[in-house]
Amino acid sequence: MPLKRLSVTGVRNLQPVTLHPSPRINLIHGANGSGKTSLLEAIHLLGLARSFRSTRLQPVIRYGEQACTVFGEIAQRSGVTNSVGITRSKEADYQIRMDGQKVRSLAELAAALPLQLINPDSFRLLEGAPKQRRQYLDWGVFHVEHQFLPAWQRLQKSLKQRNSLLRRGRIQRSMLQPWEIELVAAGEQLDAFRQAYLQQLKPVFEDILAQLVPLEDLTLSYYRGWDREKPLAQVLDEQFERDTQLGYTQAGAQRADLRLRYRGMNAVDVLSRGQQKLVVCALKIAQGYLMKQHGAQQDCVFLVDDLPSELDEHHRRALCSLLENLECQVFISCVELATLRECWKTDTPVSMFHVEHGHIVQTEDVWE
Ligand SMILES: Nc1ncnc2c1ncn2[C@@H]1O[C@H](COP(=O)(O)OP(=O)(O)OP(=O)(O)O)[C@@H](O)[C@H]1O
Repeated sequence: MPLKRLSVTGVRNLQPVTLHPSPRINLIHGANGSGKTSLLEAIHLLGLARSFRSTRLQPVIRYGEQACTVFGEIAQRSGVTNSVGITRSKEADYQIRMDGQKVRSLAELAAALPLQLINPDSFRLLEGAPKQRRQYLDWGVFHVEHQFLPAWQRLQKSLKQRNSLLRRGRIQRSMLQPWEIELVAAGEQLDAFRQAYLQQLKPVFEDILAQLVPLEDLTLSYYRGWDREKPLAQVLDEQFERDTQLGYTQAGAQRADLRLRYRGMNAVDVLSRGQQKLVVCALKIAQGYLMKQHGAQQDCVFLVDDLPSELDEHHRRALCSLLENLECQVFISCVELATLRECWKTDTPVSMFHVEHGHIVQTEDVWE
């Protein structure tokens, strides 16, 4: 049971509130503009110290308030409960505390409350820049491979140094070597982690996708960021002149990508929006299953904003059933509660929260 208790103060239009969510399904319903997404945003803030709607935290703070605070009690799989609080004031950067101690690394926070967001912007995973698919992939690797973070940090550092030397221009090839040794070692390690992860993810993804939508010809493949046939050191050597002209490193693990193709074409060019949404959902749910299989420190919490939109009843039910079978905590927002009616087994604990002008009230079962 991940989020046992959630307190939110000063977030968007929400009135200060404390909730005791269900360990499984939580339905957040209310009219447009009532504050449903803001509640999901508050949970996102707790797990990642940032919003999914705006790059800055300032707009999240309620008009006229000086700060916003989200506090949560998070039950770990081990049975330990962590108290996590995040405050962001208008003047200062955010402050995060876990069990009374200042948290310095966001990785610590992310490990305590792994979040998967499915919202209308999730389509961008297919149509957007490679960075988003790389982030998706690395989210999964981070949660199952403890050596991922140090390797990733090593890559970022060596890449930054190499690029800053490249930008100087007129440099000796030998000046780059110490950083290239690092870049190659970290890049190859990341590549190995990503490949191993993808090998496990693929069958799970295919199985989940088949339960959602019949797209047997959809393929998921991985591009490691440089020529498959050549070692990275050789590619860096060959591309040195061009890298110098461009002022950055073209090849390496920082360019890795996932490719989704349908019948030989880019999936995004041929699939309908509803199908794309289902593919993205399958990708994200597959990561939740994989985390469970790996016995990660914590199960993943799903935040699903406006689930019913663009999905017909059949696909909506299929998606709810997959989320339910995952046995994770899920927060789903919707305008009409009726659209998610009868989607759940009778023994699944479902809690409902009605949001009206920023007031959140837990409602009783309305199914009868
Ligand atoms: N900083 C802020 N302070 C107060 N209110 C805000 C702030 N930022 C946004 N709002 C308002 O908060 C309200 C809630 O927005 P939110 O996106 O959470 O609604 P929603 O219930 O998800 O709506 P929809 O169904 O249309 O997606 C909106 O009316 C918005 O204008």
